[in-house]
Amino acid sequence: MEKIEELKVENLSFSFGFKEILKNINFKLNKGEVVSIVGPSGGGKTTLLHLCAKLLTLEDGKIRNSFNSSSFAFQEARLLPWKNVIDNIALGLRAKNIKKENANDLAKNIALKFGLQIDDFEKFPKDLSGGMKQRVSFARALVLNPSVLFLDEPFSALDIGLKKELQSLLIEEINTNKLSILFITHDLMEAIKLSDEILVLKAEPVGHIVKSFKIDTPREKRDDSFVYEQTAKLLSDEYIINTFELGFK
Ligand SMILES: Nc1ncnc2c1ncn2[C@@H]1O[C@H](COP(=O)(O)OP(=O)(O)OP(=O)(O)O)[C@@H](O)[C@H]1O
Repeated sequence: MEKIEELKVENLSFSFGFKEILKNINFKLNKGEVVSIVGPSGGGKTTLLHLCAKLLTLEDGKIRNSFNSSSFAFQEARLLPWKNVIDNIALGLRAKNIKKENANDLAKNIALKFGLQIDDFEKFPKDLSGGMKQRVSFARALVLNPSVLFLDEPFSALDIGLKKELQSLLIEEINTNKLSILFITHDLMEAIKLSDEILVLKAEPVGHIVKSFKIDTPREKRDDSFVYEQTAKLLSDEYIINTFELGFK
């Protein structure tokens, strides 16, 4: 029997010292699906992602992660400045003891897929534009062929063309490899474009999920007008207005 891969969060609460950050969080991420967590700045989204990715230690509640492997991409690319493009991408492969030559071949293939040029391969991060660094960061995360990807606002500093290109590559990974994604953003349009479920995290008085929206329309059919329509619909939802404090005071 095939093992079920999923991430299940139950009754999670978390504090930094005496400051309560998250209270009673529950959700589930299934294989091949995207769950996004949206909410205003400071609501605890990054903290929740870090807990799910085991970058922080859980205090209260349960996180059951049965995905076979995971990787990450963040808002900043976080590349190693002393390594060139290919060595940065191959980092995780080398950590898994894959031979340098094989790791470099895999890294080169995925670099090309992510829109980097052969001329860029030997460059160091200081000589890359912000967009190129983010391409490297995505390539580094996906070269490992992870079952689940944790994303913390990876598109927020990108121009609209690159944003769309990277989103399409992710959609391809979801469709062909059943990649699962837990995704944090404060951009509703991005969330609508990619997600099966959007969880709205409200900061006050303590970070908690106030509402969940499911989107059944296949990702390939979510063109710009679908995304605009759905965004307009969400923006008129009282929970969204309340959570993002969009109402006039
Ligand atoms: N290491 C830490 N020690 C103490 N407090 C922290 C720490 N990291 C975050 N916080 C606090 O936890 C709260 C939630 O922060 P978090 O970064 O998770 O929010 P966020 O929703 O991701 O915000 P943003 O969208 O701005 O990144 C904030 O009040 C922040 O000041």
